[in-house]
Amino acid sequence: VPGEDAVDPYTPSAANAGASPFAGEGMAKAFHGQDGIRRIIDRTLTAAYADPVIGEIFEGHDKVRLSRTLFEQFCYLLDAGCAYSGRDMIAAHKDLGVQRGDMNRLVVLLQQAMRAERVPFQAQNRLLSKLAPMNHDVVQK
Ligand code: HEM
Repeated sequence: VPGEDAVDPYTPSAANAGASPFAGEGMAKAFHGQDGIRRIIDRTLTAAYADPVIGEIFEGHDKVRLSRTLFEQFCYLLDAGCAYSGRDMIAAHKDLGVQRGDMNRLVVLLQQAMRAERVPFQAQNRLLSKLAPMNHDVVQK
């Protein structure tokens, strides 16, 4: 993809998204469709890059690719009409040294972004519950 760095070869698969999508239109509507998801991803990533605790983990990584693939993943999981073309969560986070506290911080930034988009609280929590098991693949043991 133009503007992105090359990554090691991998097999694209919906399973790489780490969870199965919600059924029905409800979640996509609650997130205000692809435009809302785009705003939430932009706000979360901008805050993460500037964050005093987790900001440095993103330094030197491909921000163009991350905003594309993270958008695709959320759009796919929310059944808002996208396919996920990125890597699986183990491959994407291997050797980053992400700790539990880093994960908690990113969740707080995501919650702030969802609140700014006025996503209903129950829909926020449904998405967070879907992401929570990915802890095991993201946090370094
Ligand atoms: C459930 C939580 C998380 C999800 C769903 C998630 C999702 C993703 C996705 C979709 C990618 C891109 C995959 C690809 O390039 O093919 C990625 C990469 C990345 N994530 Fe996460 N992530 C999570 C937690 C975190 C946390 C807590 C951090 C650090 C605080 C983090 C830092 C990164 C970095 C730096 C990359 C880029 C890796 C590279 O360039 O090789 N992620 N993540």
